[in-house]
Parts: sequence; structure tokens; C-alpha cells
Amino acid sequence: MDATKPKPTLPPGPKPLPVLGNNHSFVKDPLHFLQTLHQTYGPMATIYMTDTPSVVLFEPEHIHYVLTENPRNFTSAEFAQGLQEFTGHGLFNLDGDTHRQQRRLVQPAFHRKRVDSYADTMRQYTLEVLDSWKAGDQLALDQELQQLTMRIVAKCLFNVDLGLRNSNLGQAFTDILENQPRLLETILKLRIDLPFTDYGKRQRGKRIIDKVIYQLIAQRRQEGGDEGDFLSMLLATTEDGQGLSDTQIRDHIMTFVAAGHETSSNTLAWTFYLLGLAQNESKYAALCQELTSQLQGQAPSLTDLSRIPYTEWTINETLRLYPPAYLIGRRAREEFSLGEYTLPAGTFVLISKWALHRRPDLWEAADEFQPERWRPENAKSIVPWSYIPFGAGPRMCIGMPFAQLEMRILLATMLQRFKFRIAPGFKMQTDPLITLRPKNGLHVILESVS
Ligand code: HEM
Repeated sequence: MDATKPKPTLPPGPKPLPVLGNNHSFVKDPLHFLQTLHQTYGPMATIYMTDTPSVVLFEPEHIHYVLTENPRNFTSAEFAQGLQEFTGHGLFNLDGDTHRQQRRLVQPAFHRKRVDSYADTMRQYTLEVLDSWKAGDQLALDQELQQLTMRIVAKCLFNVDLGLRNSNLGQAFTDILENQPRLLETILKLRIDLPFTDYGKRQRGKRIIDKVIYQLIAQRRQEGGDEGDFLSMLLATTEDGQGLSDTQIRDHIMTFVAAGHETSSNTLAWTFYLLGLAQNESKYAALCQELTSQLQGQAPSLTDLSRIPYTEWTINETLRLYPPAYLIGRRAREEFSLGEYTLPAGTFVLISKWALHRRPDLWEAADEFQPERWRPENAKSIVPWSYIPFGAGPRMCIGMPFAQLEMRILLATMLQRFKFRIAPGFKMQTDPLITLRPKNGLHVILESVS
């Protein structure tokens, strides 16, 4: 390169429209748009969602640099502003030293041994749902999975059983999570607290949940003791003699609810979908063969999991093709260099897992569902940093051990009871909101496993 030539500051990208920037293309079909950016511009591309440029990264080593090598130069909380109304100052909404300190404080709640102790709840609640179904039933499986993962997360977080179907508290969580702010509400900053507005429904849900959580905290502070849940760990944690305040505990719990149920239930819905496709019949058969030979019809306990590796590879492969957190956002504090570019302070950085996980030059038969690629002998050739469903670096998903345990137990238990046949005429579409959901849910017909 000619040393006298000034370095370009931003990589190329599609021409932005006046006022709209590139929002029209992004909003129309974000997943397609992101993949096309990579096909057209290669390692990185600049787009405009606001006046500030956003650079989308597709190269594993660039992603590694931002998330793991130099994470202190990048903030993240402003990407979670939409959640803040519900999650307060939980981990998503913190940056810098405060994030690091709070993450250290809550980390004990996610220690392996603690998380493993939730296996029985996951197993028992799954069996209860299965007992309420029968062969021939047609189900919106995505919704059933959401209720189940919500029930599990509530029990493990604060030892409350929401029951099999819509309890008052369960409905309050649903009111919040299902009535997320729409574009108009956000732009116009509408805050109309009436029973029929989205904001009003969220507020009602929040009031009910806050009352329960704060009552639980007060009661536990008085009684002491360890109930085996996250709440007990959060009440016990200290740094330099300083514990968490009631509000901090509430905000962490809400963050874990928000982060921890839809991600897992969506992954499971995509897994059932992939396994139900005619072209994946042999993968489904391989998985069932493993479950039958290793578990003989029993729901797995913690110690069984090491004997069902195909179950884990199946989930890994779903997370490659349908990563629930499909986009990671950061903002640069200071100017930084990547490849041949020097990117200005303030630049937004977007990491598209959807595009990264489906890059045909990094993944053989990239669009095909092949759990076998996760066999240890095959997985050795996976390019480092090309697979990041749980993120990487100091903001990597703190709930990963919980999610991995839960998804394996639920999948192995459910597949042994029923075959989940995709309902005739049902068409699956992606719906990339905060997480990557199946747009029309997942409609299945249950068949008994012979
Ligand atoms: C399939 C399931 C899950 C997936 C794919 C997933 C994915 C992710 C990803 C990609 C991040 C990093 C975001 C970033 O770098 O900006 C993240 C962060 C986080 N996840 Fe998960 N997650 C899952 C389940 C869970 C569960 C079950 C919990 C809690 C019980 C949880 C709690 C969190 C929290 C608190 C953070 C923020 C961490 C921080 O900022 O320090 N997640 N998750």
C-alpha cells in the first residue's frame, strides 16, 4: 500500500438514503440484508441506521478482537435500552467497571454445581407437560416450550412454581415480554398507562412481578437460609463486605428472566423444526437411536448427559443455523484499527452471527443441518471464532451452562415420548426481533413413539 495515501476510515457499504439511511433494507429483511452485505463487501461493511456509521463485521478474527481482545474499548448497554424498563440496571444495561463488578457478584449463582442442581426441576416439569399431552394433539409447540422454560426459570430463580398453565404471575411475565415497545411507541415516546396499551400491559405486569419479588427478598432477608435458588445466591454474595441492594437483586432476576427463557425455548422450537424436516429424517433417526439405546425410555438425569453426545451436537447445530441472539452490538469508545481501516470513535459495531455461522467459505454445506460436524474429530477443523452463539469475552452469556443443561434435558425427554410431526401446510419463517423467533410459531401434531 502507498504509505503517502491517507488510510480510508470506513469500509464500503450500500448507499444510504437521505433521512432513512439503510434502515429500509435492514427492516425489510434483516437476515437477508446482513448476508448480502457479506457477499457484496467481504470482511466488513458500513451501513447507516442513524447518523453514526455502523460497521458490520464478518471476519472471525475481527470479531475476536472486539469481543475478547479489546472489549474495554467497546460499550454495549445502549443496545439494551429497550429492555431497561423491565431489567433496570441488570447486566445488559451496564458497562465498564460497574458491569465488571456486578458480573463478579452474580457469577456464583451460575457456578456449575449450582446450575446442575436444577436438572431435577427441568426434568420433572418437562414430564408434567408431557403427561398433559396425548398422541393426535395438535399444538403450538413454540408456546408450550415458552411456558415450560418460563416455569423452569421462575422455579430456579426464586423458587416459585408458576404451575402448568397461566398463573397470575406467569401471565404478568407474558404481558411484559409479549408487549414489547413498537416502533411508533419508541419514536413518539408514548407512555400511556391504560389496560389496553402495550405500555399499560407491561406496567401492570411489572407491578405484579415487582410486588412478588420484593416481598420474597424481604422475607428471605428476615429468614436467612439457602433455598437452593438464584435468589439465595444473590442475597448471599458480597464483595469487600458489600452485598447487593434489593433493587439490584430485582434487576438481576428480571434480566435472567428476560435473557433466559425465550432464547432456550426458541432454540428448542428450531430444533424440533429441523428434526421434523423430511431431508433431516436420518438425523432424527440417529438422535432417537442414541436416546433409546442410552436411556431406555427414561428422562435423563444429570449423570446420563455425558452418554448422549448426539443430543448436544444437535443443539449446537441448531444454534449455528438459528442463533437466537443473532446480532451483537457494540459502540467504540476510542478510534480503533481493523484490517486496513481505522474506524472513528463512536462507531457502532454489529456482529451478525446469522451471516457468520452460514459463511460458505467457513462451513462445509453451510445451510445443511449436520449435527455430525460437532463430533470431536470433525469439530477440530472448525475455524476459531466462527461459531459464537453465546457470544465471547467478558460479556459472554453468563447463563450458558443453564441453557445447555436445560435444552439437552428437555429435548431428550420430549423425543422419547412423542414424535413431533410438523402440521401439514405449516410454513416456517424467521422473525428476527430481539431474538430470532419462528414467525408463525411451530405447529406440530403429536404421534406416539412406538
Ligand atoms: C440458548 C440460550 C441462550 C443463548 C443463545 C444466549 C445468548 C447470549 C449471548 C449471545 C449473549 C451475549 C450478548 C453480547 O455479547 O452482547 C448473552 C448474554 C447474556 N445472557 Fe444469554 N443466552 C442464552 C440463555 C441464557 C440464560 C438461560 C440466561 C440466564 C438464566 C442468560 C443470561 C444472560 C445474561 C445475564 C447475559 C448478559 C451478560 C453480560 O452482559 O455480562 N442467557 N446471552
